[in-house]
Amino acid sequence: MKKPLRVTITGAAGQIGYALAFRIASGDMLGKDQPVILQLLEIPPAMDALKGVAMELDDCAFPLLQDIICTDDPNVGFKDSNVALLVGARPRGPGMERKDLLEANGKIFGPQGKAINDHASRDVKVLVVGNPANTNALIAQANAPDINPRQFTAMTRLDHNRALAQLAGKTGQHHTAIKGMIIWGNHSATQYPDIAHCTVDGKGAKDLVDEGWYKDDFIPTVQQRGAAIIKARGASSAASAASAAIDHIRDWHLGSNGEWVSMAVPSDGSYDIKEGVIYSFPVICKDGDYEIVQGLDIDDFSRERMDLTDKELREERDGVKDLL
Ligand SMILES: NC(=O)C1=CN([C@@H]2O[C@H](COP(=O)(O)OP(=O)(O)OC[C@H]3O[C@@H](n4cnc5c(N)ncnc54)[C@H](O)[C@@H]3O)[C@@H](O)[C@H]2O)C=CC1
Ligand SMILES: O=C([O-])CC(=O)C(=O)O
Repeated sequence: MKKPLRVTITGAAGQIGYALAFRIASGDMLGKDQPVILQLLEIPPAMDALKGVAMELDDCAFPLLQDIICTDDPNVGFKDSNVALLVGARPRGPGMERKDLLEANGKIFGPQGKAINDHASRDVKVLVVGNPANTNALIAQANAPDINPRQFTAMTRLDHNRALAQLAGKTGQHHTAIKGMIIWGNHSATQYPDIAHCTVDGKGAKDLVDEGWYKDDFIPTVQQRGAAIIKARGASSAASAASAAIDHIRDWHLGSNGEWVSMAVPSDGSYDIKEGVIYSFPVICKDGDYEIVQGLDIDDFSRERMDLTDKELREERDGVKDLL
């Protein structure tokens, strides 16, 4: 049997945490042959609810689940962690933008970054889900100087999957027929869902849809999908967010089989996005690592949108200077 991997979930008693823990324990994220230990981190007022989650996990009798650790101490929660899912944070309500959460949530990610630095496995893969995800990831990264900065990522896979669903619906094809989808930039309303390099069943996506639909329907629908879910459900996306987090880590850990997926990762100058922000790029995952897809042609329409979302990320960064 493989050695168990330790997976930390923060905010594990919250709605995304509740949707995540069971799927991870059943092997959906790290593989059906990979034992796991769940390290569930919450804040003191949620510890009773967390106990209930652990009781239900016990009651599932998952063959791969080796142990469950429930704690409100980040130093315990991140101890030897191989995968850290930073979900615990306040969600937005109607009428809010995700960056409105920066003040309330930003303070969570500095101490958690430090606890990761001090206690996690040196190869820990960190995914920040709590909003505003990209800038929270930057805060965690800045507080973990001993961990390779590339190991801090934020989630735009939900946006990527939403974009696949919209294009599949429009073209009448299954979403598995779509290749080369890209989300650029911030997990916010400035994100740029780009179909310029996309194919649907081998045909160029741009030739299959009219430009008006692409610019006036597709792009805003994907950008505003989180708000639309909040309006419909009265609460933000949870099961779909958990599913996207599982996709993100599964591909990073096990590989994306040559497919492009979107991950918000530290910018390295690719596509003229200067270092210093956590920006969503198309990546290919292989051997437990990711590489930004290089050499794509960027037209003026794309350039403008890629720069706009970059500008927003740098403004968010300036707003949290004291936490970096
Ligand atoms: N990146 C993305 O695509 C998405 C991000 N989100 C974000 O994920 C976050 C969580 O959403 P939900 O699960 O719906 O919220 P929720 O309110 O149901 O759960 C959040 C949980 O985090 C816990 N928590 C708060 N501070 C904590 C801390 N310092 N340490 C550990 N746990 C802590 C709370 O006690 C609560 O149980 C929100 O910020 C939301 O906006 C949601 C959907 C998609
Ligand atoms: O919209 C929100 O606040 C939650 C979220 O990030 C999403 O669903 O994309």
